[in-house]
Amino acid sequence: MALITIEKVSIIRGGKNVLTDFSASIEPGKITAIIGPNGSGKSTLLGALAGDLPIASGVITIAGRDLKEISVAEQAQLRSVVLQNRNYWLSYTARELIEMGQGPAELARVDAVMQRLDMTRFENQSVTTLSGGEAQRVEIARALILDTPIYLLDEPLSAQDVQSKARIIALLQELRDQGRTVLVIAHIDKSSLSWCDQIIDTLAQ
Ligand SMILES: Nc1ncnc2c1ncn2[C@@H]1O[C@H](COP(=O)(O)OP(=O)(O)OP(=O)(O)O)[C@@H](O)[C@H]1O
Repeated sequence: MALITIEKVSIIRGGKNVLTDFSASIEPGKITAIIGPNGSGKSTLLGALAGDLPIASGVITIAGRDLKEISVAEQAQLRSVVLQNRNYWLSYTARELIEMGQGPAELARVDAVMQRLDMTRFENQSVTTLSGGEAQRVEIARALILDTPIYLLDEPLSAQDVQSKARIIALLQELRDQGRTVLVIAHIDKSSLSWCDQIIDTLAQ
């Protein structure tokens, strides 16, 4: 049975129909990629799945429950989200930002996740001075220290070099192998998504 269902969902942004009657099912315990060209509504859909953007019509369900009925606190227990936006303006270090607001269980995972993402070199550097790829890894680490059944990531490989891509893919596959559901947005071609189990094309309907 699908863990996440998107049923005839339409989303309007800035007065424009961004998604119209879009439907898809996301299987549990798999890595699913949502693909499509620029502007086809991938990030918008992720925002809706994360409960951050309202839908104009249709229904999104998670584990059989209408997303609209799931409280913000419950959603935080259900999913971790990596967005593309990384406009840091406060001069925290990478480690400080990753650890911010976290409890003992999450803090206990920080060292391992930072090591796996090859972040120790810049852990004490201000996030305002990080490169695009380093800052993206900070956001990925912030999500991966959380223990949730679902991970939603908006183009997590977009700023990464070949080695970092492989590291992130390995971590996402481990989450999948532990039974977590991973959803990534990509606008690369299907041939480079062999590490994903399911591909949903926003243009295919
Ligand atoms: N805040 C906003 N207000 C109005 N329109 C928006 C807003 N954000 C996005 N849009 C529009 O919604 C459409 C879908 O944008 P979205 O970012 O979801 O596409 P995408 O498929 O993720 O694109 P990309 O591959 O370029 O990241 C675009 O036409 C965009 O101009």
